[in-house]
Amino acid sequence: MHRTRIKICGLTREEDVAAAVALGADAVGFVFYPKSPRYVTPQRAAELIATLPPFVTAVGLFVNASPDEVRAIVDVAPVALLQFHGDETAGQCAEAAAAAHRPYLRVFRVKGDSTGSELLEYEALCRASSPLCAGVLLDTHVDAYGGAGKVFDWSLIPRDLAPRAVLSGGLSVQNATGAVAQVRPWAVDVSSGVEAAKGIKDAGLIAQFIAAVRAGDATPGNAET
Ligand SMILES: O=C(O)c1ccccc1NCC(=O)[C@H](O)[C@H](O)COP(=O)(O)O
Repeated sequence: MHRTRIKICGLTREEDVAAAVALGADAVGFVFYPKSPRYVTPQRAAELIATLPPFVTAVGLFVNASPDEVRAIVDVAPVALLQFHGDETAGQCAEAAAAAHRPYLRVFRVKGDSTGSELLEYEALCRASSPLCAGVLLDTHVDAYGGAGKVFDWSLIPRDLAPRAVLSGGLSVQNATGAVAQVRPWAVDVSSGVEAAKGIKDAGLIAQFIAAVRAGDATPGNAET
């Protein structure tokens, strides 16, 4: 049975990192976009990353950062995976990832008129652009670039993309079971849905969210992948 991987994003405190790890998160995200209320400096992220045990992936989030900026941040905060959340082209993502010597996720911010074929083309271009491309994260298009707690129409996600994709955007304790059962993504990503306030995570909500994802994994139709 496929176990949906889980990323908890926008962490700023040791206690929240510890709770996410203890509750079984597979990855934790640190936002290097200064306009975000969840922004952490590279030095602060390094402190938080130092608390991680093996096999929990630290993800660094960037919005329209240059290759030199990404490299400089990763030199201080040793994230294992990059996530490009801005208006970066496929080539710019590839260049920044090469500068930092890290794999990356390219984010497709889904609009109301987005189509399944666009998602497939976007992923194909990312993978064609670099061997460092680890795939796409599907989020809802918002002016703030991310972290808005808004869902998009999951029905547009092509069935042959879902098993490689990270589903994000407005996931919560209330909708995670249904999202996993409907989409069967490789992984899910959440920020707002497990917060007491922006950047302040709620361990109880993290526990409930992970349980809801596991309930989705247990629903009929989750074949061995
Ligand atoms: O979290 C932010 O504040 C943020 C700001 C700017 C760009 C990306 C940001 N977060 C990226 C993430 O991966 C979030 O987890 C994702 O957008 C989902 O957020 P939410 O809908 O709040 O669960």
